[in-house]
Amino acid sequence: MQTYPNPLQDNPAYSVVKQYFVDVDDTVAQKIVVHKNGDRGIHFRRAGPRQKVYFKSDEVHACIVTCGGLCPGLNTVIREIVCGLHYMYGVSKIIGIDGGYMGFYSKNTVTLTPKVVNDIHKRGGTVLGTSRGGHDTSKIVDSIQDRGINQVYVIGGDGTQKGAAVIYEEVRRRGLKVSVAGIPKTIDNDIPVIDRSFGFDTAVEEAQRAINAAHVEAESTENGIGVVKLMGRYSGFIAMYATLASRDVDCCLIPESPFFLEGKGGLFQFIRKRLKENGHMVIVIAEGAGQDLLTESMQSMGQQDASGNKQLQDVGFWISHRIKVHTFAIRASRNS
Ligand SMILES: Nc1ncnc2c1ncn2[C@@H]1O[C@H](COP(=O)(O)OP(=O)(O)O)[C@@H](O)[C@H]1O
Ligand SMILES: O=P(O)(O)OC[C@H]1O[C@](O)(COP(=O)(O)O)[C@@H](O)[C@@H]1O
Repeated sequence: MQTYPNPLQDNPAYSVVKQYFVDVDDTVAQKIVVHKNGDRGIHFRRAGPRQKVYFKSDEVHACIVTCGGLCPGLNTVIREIVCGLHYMYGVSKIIGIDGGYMGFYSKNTVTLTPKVVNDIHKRGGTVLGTSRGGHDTSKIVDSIQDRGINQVYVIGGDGTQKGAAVIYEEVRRRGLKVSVAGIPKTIDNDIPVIDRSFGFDTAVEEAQRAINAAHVEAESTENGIGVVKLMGRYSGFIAMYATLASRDVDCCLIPESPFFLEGKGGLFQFIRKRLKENGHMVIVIAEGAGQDLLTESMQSMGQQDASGNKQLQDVGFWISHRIKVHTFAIRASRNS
């Protein structure tokens, strides 16, 4: 494939720092610790600018799409792609796809320039809109082909990245010169190979406000219990980091660590102990924790969202109800 010198080589801000460019053979190991006689494990290609690029600046027609769930920082990422392409790589044709994957074939596009995206990082959500479902590979690639797009920047979670992989396969099957770049988005920070996913810190910071409020309420009442449900379908990082940062949380329940309610070592026993010691308590629960404990009648068996993700029951409502029933029963038995 034909290559061209990276335009950054002529940019004094980058060219003076010789190590700025990434060697094409550089890799990043998935596992830091390996055994002397073990295999080297999986290695990923190292990200970063290369000495050579595959597109001439004036030949690039880029598009950006955001799909799936929201996450703080989406607009910042859109802004960085637009400004990076424009100022660093001299690209002038960049469009935004409106409303996720289905926007490729059912909606209009928006022209993106540094001026258009100048202030978007100060806003929440995604200026491009997002959606679940609607991944029609052949319609999407038809649209890419018809519009003459040759760089596709896809920002989204695991579902979105599966969609991007399918687009790439179809592009390849049709023999098109189109790059598909997946930018991982997860508010949960559950991608082991990266240090921190964008939006995670903001989520942890925002969670503090809910925890503080719950703590104030709990402290104001005799035997007050504050329950805070936080995001985290399959991962408890937000709940755990928010708990560690807060210092007001007595108990943190996460999907990775099963728990039970009744009996020795159960949650109710711990609640009784903390109330006796301290007169109030705060419980943080990630939305995916304890799903196995919810009764059959509460299970939304087989219910899925438009992308096929399983819909969870409201564990916050359930646990509050169970705690109320339990504490009511204790009070009733004391009074009888
Ligand atoms: N296996 C898949 N193949 C193709 N497209 C998919 C797949 N899974 C999800 N998608 C598409 O990716 C988009 C986002 O997926 P979703 O699961 O809703 O969010 P997230 O990317 O945040 O996990 C949706 O438009 C959905 O149709
Ligand atoms: O209410 P929704 O839209 O289904 O999304 C909520 C859930 O999405 C998740 O954040 C996962 O989404 P991402 O990893 O794609 O950001 C869960 O952990 C969270 O609880």
